[in-house]
Amino acid sequence: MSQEIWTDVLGYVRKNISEVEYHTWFAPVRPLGVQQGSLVLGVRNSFAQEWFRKHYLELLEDALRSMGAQAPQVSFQVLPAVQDAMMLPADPPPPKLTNGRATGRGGMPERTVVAPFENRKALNPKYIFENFVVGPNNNLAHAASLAVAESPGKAYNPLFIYGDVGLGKTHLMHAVGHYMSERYPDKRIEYVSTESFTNDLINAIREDKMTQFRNRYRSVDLLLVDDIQFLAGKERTQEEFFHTFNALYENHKQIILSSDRPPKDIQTLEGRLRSRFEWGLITDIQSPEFETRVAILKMNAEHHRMNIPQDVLELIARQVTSNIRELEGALMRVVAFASLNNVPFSRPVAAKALSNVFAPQEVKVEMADVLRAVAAQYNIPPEAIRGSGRVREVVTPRQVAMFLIRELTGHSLPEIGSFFGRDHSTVMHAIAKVNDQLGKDSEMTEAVAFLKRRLQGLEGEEITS
Ligand SMILES: Nc1ncnc2c1ncn2[C@@H]1O[C@H](COP(=O)(O)OP(=O)(O)OP(=O)(O)O)[C@@H](O)[C@H]1O
Repeated sequence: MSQEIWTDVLGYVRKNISEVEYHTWFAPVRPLGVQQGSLVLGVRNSFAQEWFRKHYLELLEDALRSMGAQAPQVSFQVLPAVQDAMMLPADPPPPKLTNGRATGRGGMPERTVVAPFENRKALNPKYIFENFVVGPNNNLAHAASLAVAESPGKAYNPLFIYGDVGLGKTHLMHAVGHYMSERYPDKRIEYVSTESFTNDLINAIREDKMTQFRNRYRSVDLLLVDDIQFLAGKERTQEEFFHTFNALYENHKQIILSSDRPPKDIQTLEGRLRSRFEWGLITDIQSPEFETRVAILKMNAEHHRMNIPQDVLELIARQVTSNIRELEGALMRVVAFASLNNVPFSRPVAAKALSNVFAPQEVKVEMADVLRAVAAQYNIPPEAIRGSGRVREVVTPRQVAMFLIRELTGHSLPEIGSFFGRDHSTVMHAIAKVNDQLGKDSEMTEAVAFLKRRLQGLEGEEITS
């Protein structure tokens, strides 16, 4: 998680200092985690530590503030010398190619095939079938991709996937690439954006390397071309792509194309190319519906080993309704916000975290929110609070929970009573008891104040813990 926060911080920092400063000081820093709301950064030596404290602390705090941290804190740790060599630069170097395979950061395999051309893009290791949530919006595109991965060049050729921005087209294309390269490690796979294809072509023409260019694109077993709509209006590129297409197609090599619109809607696309794009299967991806969005968020949270309550995921899924990249961004924002402010996940916290980016949502506090927050505060299971136990360790939290529910929700005494399996007079007694203790019992006073802040999404108050 700290890596995601750090990436956002770096994005902010980079806009505010020179490139030289950035590379000298920030590129070698390693995020070590978030401890009690403080972002801990690993630096090379004590000189760097001092330098950061003197010159960049404010900038770092501003960056965290821009991400929603109410009282941003940054601390530094000097990394042991041996770790120096292992420190990852902020910008990863291009993957190294060995025998047509690339090894990415942290030993994660990134598959790229055929050396030694420039401009080669690795497949994203995250974009595999296992990480793709299938819903009614994308099941046809998913099934077609799987069919193509299992029988490349035979099932549907070409496979043409279209849909709006950030809905998973690239993910599916890469998934086919991963699947194929796992099964057939010797197959050559090329993933390229239309823009890179165009640039490669321009360079090849300029440097008189058309033979290499043609060899490169016509010798692959699987060609994945992203954003093919950008062929529009580029006559020379269309001409070259037409021949590439034919060469691959005749040799039963698989072609997958993605676009933001179907072939018939791509203006100024030559008729012969358009008709070829329509030879195989055209499938679309629509915006995901609510359940699919929640499932995607859940998978992402599990991926980062974060336990986020279902109702918080649902709140995020209600905020972002179309672009999945934005949906993932919203989740990361909530996680960063909660960890930087050192508060547990709750709906009000999520609403607050997203309020700068999306239209603020009115979040009604529910009884279950209060119960969960009180349970976390007193470190006992929610069932115990609602149970029949009469020891002080559960009675006090139960009374606090009843008090807060009465204060923060619109529920009546009998409703609160039935939530706890008790009658309204017990609730009344509990509320009177807490009222009596407030101001006298400092531990309870603090707990109630803290819980109120947390449940109301930190509104207008400083985080002190
Ligand atoms: N069904 C899904 N399950 C899980 N993650 C998904 C799904 N669909 C998309 N994503 C994730 O959403 C993000 C955006 O997806 P992707 O880049 O494939 O979109 P795209 O349609 O190619 O967008 P663009 O048009 O901008 O290239 C990625 O992180 C991807 O992993």
